[in-house]
Amino acid sequence: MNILEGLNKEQKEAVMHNKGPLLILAGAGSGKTRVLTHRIAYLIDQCDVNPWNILALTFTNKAAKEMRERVDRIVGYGSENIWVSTFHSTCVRILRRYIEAIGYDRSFTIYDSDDQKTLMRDICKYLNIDTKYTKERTLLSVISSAKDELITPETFMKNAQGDFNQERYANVYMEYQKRLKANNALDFDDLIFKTIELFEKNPEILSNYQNRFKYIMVDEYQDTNTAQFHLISLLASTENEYGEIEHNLCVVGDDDQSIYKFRGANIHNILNFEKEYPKTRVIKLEQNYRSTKNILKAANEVIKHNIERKEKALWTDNEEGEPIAFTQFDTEYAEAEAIVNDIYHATQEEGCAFQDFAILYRTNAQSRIFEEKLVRKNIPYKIVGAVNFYARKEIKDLLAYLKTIDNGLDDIAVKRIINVPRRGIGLTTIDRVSQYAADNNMSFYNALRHANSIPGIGRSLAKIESFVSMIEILKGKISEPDYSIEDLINEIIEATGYVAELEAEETVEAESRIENIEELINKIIAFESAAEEAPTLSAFLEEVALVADIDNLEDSTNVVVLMTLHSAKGLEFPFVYLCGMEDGIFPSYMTLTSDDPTELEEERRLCYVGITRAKKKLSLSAARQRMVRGETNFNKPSCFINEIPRYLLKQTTESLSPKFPKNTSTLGNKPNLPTGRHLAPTHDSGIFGNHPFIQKGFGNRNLEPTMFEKEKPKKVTPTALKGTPHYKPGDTVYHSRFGEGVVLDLQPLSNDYEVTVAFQNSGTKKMRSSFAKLKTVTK
Ligand SMILES: Nc1ncnc2c1ncn2[C@@H]1O[C@H](COP(=O)(O)OP(=O)(O)OP(=O)(O)O)[C@@H](O)[C@H]1O
Ligand SMILES: [Mg+2]
Repeated sequence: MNILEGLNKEQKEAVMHNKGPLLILAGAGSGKTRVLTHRIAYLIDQCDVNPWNILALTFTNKAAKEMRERVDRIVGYGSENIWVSTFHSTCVRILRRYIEAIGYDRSFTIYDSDDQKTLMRDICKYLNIDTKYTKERTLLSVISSAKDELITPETFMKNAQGDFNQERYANVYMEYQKRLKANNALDFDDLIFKTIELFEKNPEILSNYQNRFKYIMVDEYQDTNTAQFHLISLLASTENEYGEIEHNLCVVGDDDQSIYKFRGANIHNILNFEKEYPKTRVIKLEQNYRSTKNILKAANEVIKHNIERKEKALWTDNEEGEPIAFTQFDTEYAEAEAIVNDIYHATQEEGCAFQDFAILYRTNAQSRIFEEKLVRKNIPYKIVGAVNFYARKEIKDLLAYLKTIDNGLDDIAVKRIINVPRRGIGLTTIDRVSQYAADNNMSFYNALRHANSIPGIGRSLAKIESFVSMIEILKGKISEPDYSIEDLINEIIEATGYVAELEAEETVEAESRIENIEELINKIIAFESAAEEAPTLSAFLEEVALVADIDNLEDSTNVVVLMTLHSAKGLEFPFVYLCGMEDGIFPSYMTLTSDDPTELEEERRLCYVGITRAKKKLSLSAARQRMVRGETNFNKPSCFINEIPRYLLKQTTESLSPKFPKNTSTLGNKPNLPTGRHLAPTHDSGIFGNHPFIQKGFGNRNLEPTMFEKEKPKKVTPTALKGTPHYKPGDTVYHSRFGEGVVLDLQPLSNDYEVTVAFQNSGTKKMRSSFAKLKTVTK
């Protein structure tokens, strides 16, 4: 195979560049990854480079695996000697060999986040830090950021002088490192940090690797952090046969796709590469091979709105392609239903493969509805970068509570939550209870109820009794006629402090777990309002089990892929659905209300990543009404939609109102409009904002209403109403998240009130009054 065949002029130049630093800075789909793999082949085949001397670094295991496959395909014999791996696994390999040089044993353990938390809990106890006020996770994230910036505990301490809080963090950091060392353990950040330490303290080991990795290549370079950059620059200083230092370092990236600032990625690594290596050869790739003209134009138009970027001129020779579909659905259920139907139709009737489709969203919690619809249609799917919704820890925990309250017969469920959140019931106690249950032929929960007869339970008895009494109280409540499953889940959350604990962590991961829990509450509300008869907890658990226990062919490759936009980086699919294109979802609510304009720029880069994953067809969608945190939100289409010129967009509409003709688009699909003419920037005046159509489906297929969407007249039983709200239409109220607003309407529900509030800065929202916790504002 001719390695240079099928490459354009610039790509060839990059592939043939075989000495000195090389920066390939190029937009999405321009062949950066392809150049990297071809360059590896070229070095081996044409420049007699030993495969052993090549290191190719990527970010995710999936990317490493894909690159490995591509390299194997073109290199063939000897390719197994090339190191293709992620930063972290590269470091593990190096440390397993040499870590003794910095005083650890080679059999070191790698701590995962649970181990870290356990360790931190002990440290807090030891240092008298009250974890009610300073959470373990907060401390861990301070340490993690310090490590990303290569700040040692000693330097941290020096910098902290005089600042009480910082000094406290420094002490914790010191103690944390001391204990990791004592346990012969490294955390994830240490893998890079300690490799650097190893190299800096042992020049001979470094030089060994410098001579080994004569050629280093880094994909997705825009997302490296300071520590990773330092590691690369240490390695990439090979001495050649004339005693000169060579930096055979080739990095490829796209500043427009930098999306990990929140994890310490340093965009300056790409922007300053030329300063660091003055002899850098810079090659720009401008031809996109991935997408149709329409998709690429949309991507270019959106990213143009960012100020902080290097201007690029990305073009494509590919066909014009279909217009980009934008559909605003009635609800998030209608959105998911239409997308899944679309995929079903295309795979059943048009001969497409499941793997041709990707569904992308902003947050992991959004996968839930898609999973349910896909399971129902028997479409195999896989979630990349996360586990299936019902397999997520927080969801399993809360479902285990529900199961325990429902009947307590599921021992696994009870054992799962007996000490979650921690209530000091240890493994020995659990073993004793299990033994007692076995001896007496009763369930584990029943044994807990008889804990006072179990020998050797000692101090745990009080803890067990308080757990049992909490469960019993909730059991009593759920059997009351007007107590809903929604009430129950909220009470579980309240009584256990489950969400409060996550909230206090203040980490991205905890935030995502909270979103998943909120999504579970949404599911419960949807279930209850769709139920024909009085919805029971058992029926709810039964319905969930149908989706939760599904074996969705994880191993197969021919599956529909679901993932967050972050996980989609570097990948491509013929058909991409970018859903939840709503202000408040994407861009996120936090971004919209942030004072920092760079946050919106980061979200826009994420949008650019999403759009540019599509090869043939991109379908954007939004729901005009979506349940978020148990509240019905009326979201406007995302501001990013407005940044796509309207002539590129098409929407098929099916009017529900007889006043309007069918199949007419309010967006207009007007090819004559001059390029670059945008929709009005403000949503209120924008055409998308308030048009009277409700679109259904990407085509004109009819949708069967599912159990979720069936409208059910709400029973109103005034006696069961929770405390009547202290506000009425016209009052000004305050909401902790949305700020000030005016009450527009107040309607009784079966056991609550629905309040509609027009918020000054967050639009109009319908909420359950018990959930909204509004305060009246006296003017
Ligand atoms: N010269 C070329 N001729 C034909 N196809 C090409 C060429 N260069 C790249 N491609 C194809 O274009 C697609 C995008 O390439 P690649 O994934 O390498 O782009 P990228 O720049 O790494 O994209 P991203 O920024 O999303 O990571 C791939 O399917 C690749 O095979
Ligand atoms: Mg790539």
